[in-house]
Amino acid sequence: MNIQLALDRMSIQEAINMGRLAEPYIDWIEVGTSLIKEFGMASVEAIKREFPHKTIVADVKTFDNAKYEFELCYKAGADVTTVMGSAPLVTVDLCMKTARTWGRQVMIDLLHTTPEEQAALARYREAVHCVHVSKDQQEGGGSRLTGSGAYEATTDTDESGINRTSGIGASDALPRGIVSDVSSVRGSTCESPTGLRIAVAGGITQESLPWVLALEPEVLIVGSAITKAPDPASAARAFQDRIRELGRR
Ligand SMILES: O=C([C@H](O)CO)[C@H](O)[C@H](O)COP(=O)(O)O
Repeated sequence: MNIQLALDRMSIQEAINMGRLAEPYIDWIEVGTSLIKEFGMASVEAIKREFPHKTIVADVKTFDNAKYEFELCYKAGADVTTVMGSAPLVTVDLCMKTARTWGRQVMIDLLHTTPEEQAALARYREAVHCVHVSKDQQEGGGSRLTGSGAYEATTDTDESGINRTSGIGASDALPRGIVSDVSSVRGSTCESPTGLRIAVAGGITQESLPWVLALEPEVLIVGSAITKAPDPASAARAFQDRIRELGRR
């Protein structure tokens, strides 16, 4: 399992410094959407230059203009680039095609997708499928991680009456929403995964690790729990230690 450090809402230099602190304990480094929006491809180039041996994820969250945006990221040195799963399938197709041409990878962000959309996306077997609770949902009283390590339930219903769980809801032991999303993404139950590559993101903390890891993600994406910690290096090391303790690394 890979730990992906998400770098958001900081300068490029701060991102490099943060990457240095966490470097021994993490595997993938995400150039966050906020960095790409604020500094453009210079942020991806700088992170790749500083961390040539890490897998660099450009979280560009493409929704249209797939070939152009993916090529920008790959040219800048990204190993993995993200597309929104709610984008038209023609866009996701073009992302996959561009990734194959460049010998790179795609991560599909399943934020605000329906189970039907997730099932349709399961055809993209080489991609990493990312179950994601957004920053706004974490902060805005939608689905969010509670102190007890359970996600509080809310299901957004859009104007057409479609339920969009965004991956997270409440349950007694494991969060039902994330389990059902991972299940529908895999086209099966969590107990019999069909081999899709899964990533999990959004407000993950030490407290939520046991049940998040039970979902057997290939990539565990952690941002604020490391970058906002008083001692980011210790926080990153604690994630690595706990994952080892739980036998996932
Ligand atoms: O994708 C992300 C988010 O949309 C950016 O604002 C983050 O990488 C993801 O949420 C992980 O960061 P934390 O939620 O801070 O752990």
